[in-house]
Order: sequence, then C-alpha cells, then structure tokens
Amino acid sequence: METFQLLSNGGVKFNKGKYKKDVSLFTETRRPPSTSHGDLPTELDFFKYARSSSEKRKYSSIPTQQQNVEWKGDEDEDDDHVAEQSQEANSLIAKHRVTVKGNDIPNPVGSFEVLREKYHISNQLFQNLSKSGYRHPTSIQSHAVPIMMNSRDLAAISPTGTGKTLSYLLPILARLQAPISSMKNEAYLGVRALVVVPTRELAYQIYNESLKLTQGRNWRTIMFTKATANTLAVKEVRDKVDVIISTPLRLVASLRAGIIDLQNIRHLVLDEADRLFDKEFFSQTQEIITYCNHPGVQKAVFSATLPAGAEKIAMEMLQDPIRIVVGLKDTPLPLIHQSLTYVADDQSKLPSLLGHFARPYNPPILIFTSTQIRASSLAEELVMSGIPNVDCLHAGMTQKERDESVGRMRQGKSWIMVTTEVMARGMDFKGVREVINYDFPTSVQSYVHRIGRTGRAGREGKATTFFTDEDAPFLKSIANVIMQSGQTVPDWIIKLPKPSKMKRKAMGKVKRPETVNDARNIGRQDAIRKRDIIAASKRRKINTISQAGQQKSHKISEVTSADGSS
Ligand SMILES: Nc1ncnc2c1ncn2[C@@H]1O[C@H](COP(=O)(O)OP(=O)(O)OP(=O)(O)O)[C@@H](O)[C@H]1O
Repeated sequence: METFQLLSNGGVKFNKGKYKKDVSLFTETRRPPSTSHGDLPTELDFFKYARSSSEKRKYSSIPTQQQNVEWKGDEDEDDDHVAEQSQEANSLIAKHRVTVKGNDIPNPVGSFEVLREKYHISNQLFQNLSKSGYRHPTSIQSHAVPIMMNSRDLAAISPTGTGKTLSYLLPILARLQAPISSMKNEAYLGVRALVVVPTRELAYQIYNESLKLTQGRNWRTIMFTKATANTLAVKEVRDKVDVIISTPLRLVASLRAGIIDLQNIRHLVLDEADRLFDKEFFSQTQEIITYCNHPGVQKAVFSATLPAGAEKIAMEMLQDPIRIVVGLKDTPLPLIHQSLTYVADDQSKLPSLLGHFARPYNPPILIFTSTQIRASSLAEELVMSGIPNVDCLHAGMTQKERDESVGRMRQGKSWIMVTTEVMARGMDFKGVREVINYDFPTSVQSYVHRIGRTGRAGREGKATTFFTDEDAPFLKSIANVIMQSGQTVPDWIIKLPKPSKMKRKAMGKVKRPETVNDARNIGRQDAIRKRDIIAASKRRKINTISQAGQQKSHKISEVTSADGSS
C-alpha cells in the first residue's frame, strides 16, 4: 500500500472528484504523447524552461490559468530584436505564475543563448553551464539573471528547489567578468562578491556549485571557515579572492577582528534572507551589510519564503528594488504531495513511524525532529529496530561528523536521515523522495522549507506531517498552506478557528519529552532508582557496621580507661 495512504489515515486526502478539473490537467490524456514531464499545469511548472526546446513546444498546447502578472517591461526599446524579445518576455511571464514589481524591469529571457548574446557572457561560463547539465533557465533564472545583469537590487521569492542558487551565481560571475588574478586594475583588488547563508552545510553546497561554474579559469571562490579566515588575514592573499561564501557568525568575528574587509564588495547576496533577518542572525546580518560600503554595491535577497516583516527589512536595505515572486508566496510546489497524520500524543509517533517502515518505502527519506537530543534518540530507536542505513545530522555534532553525514547522504549511503531545522533550508539532495515531520514544524516557513527538501528540480516528492493533540491549535496554518498548493484537507481542519498571532508564534514550541521513547526512559529511571536503592542500602550497612565498630571501641576504651591502661 502506498505510504501516502498509510500515513494519511485521518489526515489529508486529495479529493479527485471535487478537483476534477485540476486533475484533468495531470491525466495521461492531456499529456503530450511522448512527454515524460507533462503532468503539471504550465504556469506551475517552474522547470519547464530547464528542459529541451522540443519538449517546450509540446507544452504550449496545455492551457494556462491563474495568470497573476504585473509587467513593466523595457517599453522604450524599439528595434525588431527587442520587439521579439518583449513578445517572448510577455509570453514567458504569462506562462508562469510570476509577479514582478518595480521600476524599469529588464526583460526576462527564455534561453541561456539569449542571455549570452545580450549580456556577453563568456564562453567558459556558458560551457560550464552546459557541462553542469543546465540547458535552459528555470522561471526564477529567466527573470532574476537579467535583473542582476542590469545592476539592479532584487528581492526574489521562488519555491524550494527551483534553481535560485544559479539565479545569483551566474550573474555575479558574469558581471565580475574575469578572475581578479588576471586583472591589472588596482581598483578591483579585494573580494568583490559575497554570499551569506545561515548554515555551513549550505555555504559548502553553494561553494561547490560555484566551483562547477568557474571550472577552467583561475577564479578564487572561498568558503569562509576558521581555516580560510586565518589565510585571508594576509592582505596579498585576500586581494586575490573573487567570491566569498559565508555564514554570518564566522564573517562578523573576522570583520570585528579586522582580519577581513568588505569595502570592495560589488555584489552582496543574502540567501535564505528571511532566516538571516530573524532574531538569531539579525544584528550580524546588519553588521555585514554596513561593512559592504562600496558605493556601487548591488544587493539581492533570495528565499522560498519572505514573511511580511522580513520583506519590509529587505526592501529597506535594497535600493530601487525589483521584487519577483514565482508561484505563490510561502507556498510549496504542487509536485510535493502533502499529508497530515494524527498521532494523538508524542508516544504514539514512534510506533506510527515504525509501522511506516514495516511496509515498502522509498528512500532516501528525511525526518525532522525539534531538538538535537530527539534527533539522536530517534535515530537510535530506528537503528535498534533494525531499520537499515539510518543516519543523523544536527548542530550538536562535530563539524567532521556533520560533513561525513552530509557526504553519506550525497553518496546515497544514507537511506533515512534524522535531522533538525539545520537541514531545513537550502540543502539540495536531489533524490529525496519523502520528508516526514516527526515533530510539528515551528512556523509556516519552517514547514515550507522542510518539505521543500523533496520535490526538487522538477521531481515529485511526498511530505507527511505528524500532529498530536497539542499541535492541533496550529494545524489550520499548515492546512492553509496545503490548500494553497492545490491539495485538500479534511473539512474538520478547515473549520478549525484561525490561530491568533500569539498562538502562531507558539507553533512548534510544544513541550516534548527529551527523548522519543519514554518507555526507555522509564526503564532507565527504574534502573537508576534500583541502583540508588542498592547504593543507599550499602551505605546504611556500612554506617551500621562502622557505628557498631565505634560503639564496640567506645566500650573497650571505657573498659581500658577503667583499668587505667592506654
Ligand atoms: N537551469 C537548470 N536546469 C536544470 N537543473 C537546474 C537548473 N537550475 C538549477 N537546477 C538544479 O535544481 C536543483 C535545485 O536548485 P537550488 O538548490 O538552486 O534550488 P533553490 O531554489 O535554491 O532551493 P531552496 O529554496 O531549497 O534553497 C539543483 O539540483 C540544481 O542543480
């Protein structure tokens, strides 16, 4: 039986009757005969342009709906080529659900070839795109790359797994033109581009992506770590670096220590921007922005989610920005089949999960828990239950352990990865088939990012969220997200009252047992109690013996003193 059905007992079911019209868009009869990807409405298929041009033509017969477009193109350009270009631009926008706002918005492009011609992208970079398997831009790339090539500040919101990384790496490298090592001009000395992300794992992933794009030339991209920070303390070394990818904490420490400067940064990207603007990182992010004080610095923020508060902060830091939203804001891709599973209480989760693994399942699977201890404890339980290839990753592990864990996942050695919020954002393990929220997510954004680890690069995925009685007050918020992405939830969930702002803030902060299997704790507690009882009884015995000894010697001394001897 399908895992989806198993886990959605009492949870979400896709009502095919009610959504007959939408379902018809996904059925074989509507699909062009030889297309393997024809199962999405065009405006929701953000990878459409990342496929071959022949397939592209086949798609054009599929009707589009829900166009939500604000288009302010380069209206004053008038040559034939541009007219054609604008037509293509308009059709690109119309085919995808894209909202673009701002002044003088550059036209989007439908192919990397057009990008190369229009913006003189180097042959090397172009070849590296193709070597990496990138033949056609995704929706966000079609729109964001021209905007960034035109030196404009940008706020880009596009669903998880739709290629945001390339949307900024490509224009950054194209605009830097050549590695600093091959430039004569002193004015260019010093790091010229900076990408800031919330986790080290993500920084490393982006670093690897940039290595793919910079192959064949002497570009120096640095992943900022303790070791590289020390090397960069030497000015001559620092002057030869083109791009830095870093987490905020490490960078701020070096900035404060005066061992790095960002005065020459021309391109600053905040990826997972809403996370960088939240409490934990906000002051460090602001400090970094302040240090990037080159008058011509271009700033861009990217994320799959940008709640109103974070968006306000972003818009204030950007100059005359353009804002793009691909799809619906804060909404997962319809490629991810979502379900909610009622599990009553925390103790019922483990049996439910083990029941899931007792039937055929599709690895790799990512399981999210709320704390590091619970992640370790769940991984331990799964191993002890005989589930093969279980792995664990959380921020409490050493960096070496974390790196090895990510490595095993990339090599396909891990089938089930138990983790925490640290893996929720940006991590791109292409083949993840399923995400299980063992512990309820802490916010709508956390939900969107967690489940976005599956259904990437145009693939389908499955996401299951366990909820207990204690999570019920927050269910409505997640149900809304599920409905927004075109799937259904049971009526009783829809009828739940909308949680207040205060309540939403408390989401996911439910007090949970420290470990996932209380039974084991009870065992442990009993053992500890038994050990304490035995120890106490031993102490009592020893005390009694020593007291008896003392009394005996007291009597003897009384006797001896009565005798007058010592
Ligand atoms: N033009 C393209 N053609 C084919 N594949 C692409 C293209 N652009 C990106 N990809 C692939 O899509 C996957 C997702 O890309 P990426 O990690 O940049 O997504 P994202 O939008 O940043 O996701 P998230 O919001 O989770 O960070 C990657 O495996 C990447 O290699």
